[in-house]
Amino acid sequence: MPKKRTQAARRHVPLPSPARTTRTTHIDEKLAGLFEDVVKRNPGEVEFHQAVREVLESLGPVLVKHPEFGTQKIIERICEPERQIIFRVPWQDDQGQVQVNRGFRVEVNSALGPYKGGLRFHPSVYLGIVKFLGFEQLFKNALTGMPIGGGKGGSDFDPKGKSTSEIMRFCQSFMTELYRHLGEYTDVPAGDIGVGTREIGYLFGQYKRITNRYESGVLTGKGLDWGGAQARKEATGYGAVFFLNEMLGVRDDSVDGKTCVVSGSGNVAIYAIEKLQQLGGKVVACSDSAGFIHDPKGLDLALIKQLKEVERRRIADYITARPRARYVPNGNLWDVPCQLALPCATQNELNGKDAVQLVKNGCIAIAEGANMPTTPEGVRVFAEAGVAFGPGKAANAGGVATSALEMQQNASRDVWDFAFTEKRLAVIIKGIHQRCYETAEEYGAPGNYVKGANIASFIKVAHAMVALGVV
Ligand SMILES: NC(=O)C1=CN([C@@H]2O[C@H](COP(=O)(O)OP(=O)(O)OC[C@H]3O[C@@H](n4cnc5c(N)ncnc54)[C@H](O)[C@@H]3O)[C@@H](O)[C@H]2O)C=CC1
Ligand SMILES: O=C(O)CCC(=O)C(=O)O
Repeated sequence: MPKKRTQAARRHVPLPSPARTTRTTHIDEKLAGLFEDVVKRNPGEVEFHQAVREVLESLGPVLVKHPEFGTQKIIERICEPERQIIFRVPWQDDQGQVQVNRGFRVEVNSALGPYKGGLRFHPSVYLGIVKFLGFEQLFKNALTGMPIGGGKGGSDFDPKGKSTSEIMRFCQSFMTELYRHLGEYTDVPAGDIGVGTREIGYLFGQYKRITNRYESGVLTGKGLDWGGAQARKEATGYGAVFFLNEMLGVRDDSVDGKTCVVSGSGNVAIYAIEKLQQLGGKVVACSDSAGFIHDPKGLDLALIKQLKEVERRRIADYITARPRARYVPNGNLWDVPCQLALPCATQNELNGKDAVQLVKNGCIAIAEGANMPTTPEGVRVFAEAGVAFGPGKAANAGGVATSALEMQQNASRDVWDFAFTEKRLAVIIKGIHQRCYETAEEYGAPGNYVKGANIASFIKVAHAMVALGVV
């Protein structure tokens, strides 16, 4: 008897079309049922549902070609993380008050290598966010071609307004529990929102202290003086722009001379802006969670770096030094006209309405520096308008790929220079673009990088899982 569908499953998974064969109809129904089970088993985790649905929607033709993935229950296994760790993080604030946060690490899949993925410190963090990020990470990591599995972690701790000593005490407490699950061959975290080199330093220091091991490869995103890799800080933003330029290259176009808008003003955004400027783009707007700045003559990146990386201030302060610019509190950045747009802040920050506005304003390409920043409606609008669209799991894979290069240097006790590492990054991104592009063609969706990325990465993980047996 067919199972009763939940509302979410009925709303999101397309019903089989009458033109399809009996076999493909059967597969569509199977995928809809699998999605329904994910929703039931993970109630309320809407970001996780969204990420799963997007991948499942691409997989029909893969199951037709590879029935063994069905019999081996690859999708069911991938949708159930190998391990989900939730723990208490108690710490003392500067007033001596005891505070309690919640820590997470979701180890999604280790078929391709040790779990690999960042830690996010943000008050919005809960299990559903960590699971969506870990799920995306698995496929992203597979696309890089490097031997890394997928995982993600974090805490609902809010670093905003905390002193450096409070940040240190929090990181030490977080690692005091997490360390037992980590190791260079087991699970290797890195940074994400709210976690940069400073936090990785405190986490690494505590890991070293507890284990009495200088195990450089247990964390990436380290400082250059203590095992970090050149170009890791720049890699996610630079990589997103390399991917964008590859997509434009297919259309005999490039970044040069284009007006660009980048959301966020954190690690990914800053280095996306830097590479866009190096390639001749004019970046006129960026943002933080409080509002956006618009500087039609082009953003002053040195000023943004000083405000954000050194002084840790709000983007609003930009206009004090640059009165020619305007600051719009709580404004919609995507209303600013541009040809290239890079969402580099957070999930679901660009919706269907924003996408319509961007298309109307002449936007021709999007590269997602953030993870899942565009809603499904937004993705659909861009696809229908023929906008080149680079999904996060492909376009922002440069960060984790360079983390794998950092692990490689740590393992061989080697240190590479910036130019060499950046060249490696550019080659890796070119490969990812080609893999997505060719896979989309092969599976009948030319130019659709969403399908190309989902299918190519899923097949890689699935082959490894079949080879490793039912584990
Ligand atoms: N750091 C990395 O290497 C990688 C990061 N990512 C993704 O890139 C995005 C940005 O991460 P990072 O730059 O590392 O973090 P970050 O902490 O350095 O910067 C985050 C930026 O996003 C803004 N932001 C956060 N929440 C917001 C909200 N609700 N509305 C508007 N703006 C908001 C912040 O103000 C800040 O400018 C995230 O989606 C992350 O998962 C993806 C791949 C690698
Ligand atoms: O560098 C890493 O290990 C992970 C980076 C990350 O969290 C991401 O790609 O979203």
